[in-house]
Amino acid sequence: MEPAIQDHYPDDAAACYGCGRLNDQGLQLKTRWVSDGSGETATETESATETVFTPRPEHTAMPGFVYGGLVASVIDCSGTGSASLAATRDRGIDLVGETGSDAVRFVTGTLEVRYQRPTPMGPPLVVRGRIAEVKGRKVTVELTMTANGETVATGRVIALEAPDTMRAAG
Ligand SMILES: CCCCCCCCCCCCCCCC(=O)SCCNC(=O)CCNC(=O)[C@H](O)C(C)(C)COP(=O)(O)OP(=O)(O)OC[C@H]1O[C@@H](n2cnc3c(N)ncnc32)[C@H](O)[C@@H]1OP(=O)(O)O
Repeated sequence: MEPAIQDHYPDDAAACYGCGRLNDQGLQLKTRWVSDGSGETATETESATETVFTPRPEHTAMPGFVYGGLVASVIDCSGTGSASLAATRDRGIDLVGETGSDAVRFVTGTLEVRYQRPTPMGPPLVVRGRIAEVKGRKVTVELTMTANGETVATGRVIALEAPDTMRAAG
């Protein structure tokens, strides 16, 4: 399995509620490449990222359905994680081992979410990310969330490389 980018964020950039590995109360989302573009079928030749999260009872909107803010959070950090994967790869940085501090860290500039149908509580939510554009310090990611194989939400994240000013605020 490919390494999760969040396991390679520097310690001082790993406290995020959504994806920080050092946030015990957070979601601890993990995002990784699921195809390196070297496959032979149509789906294998396009690099994609994947983030999987199973909501807990406290993430309920109404009985049986997931809270939309949680859906947005999962798409958000799937987007920044995907941007980080793309920039890290583009700069020729190999993620070595299970953990490290070699990832380029991104924050959310813009988050768009379209809720396509109610998200059922129970099954894992699977988010696939596609890198739409890399432009300097800005990466645009398009994302699709499925549950039980059905699309429940789509989104777009414009991620910007984390400014050093956020380090001071942390
Ligand atoms: C190893 C290092 C550690 C460092 C240590 C840091 C700690 C890192 C903790 C991380 C934690 C993460 C957490 C995860 C996800 C959150 O939750 S992040 C929290 C929510 N997001 C924020 O608070 C971000 C607040 N906004 C900002 O800080 C700044 O506006 C930004 C986003 C960094 C951009 O500022 P900037 O770098 O000065 O951007 P700027 O040079 O003006 O523009 C560059 C390009 O981006 C575009 N752009 C600028 N802002 C936006 C925007 N909001 N939307 C879309 N496009 C934009 C511009 O149009 C421009 O595009 P082009 O003309 O090149 O095509």
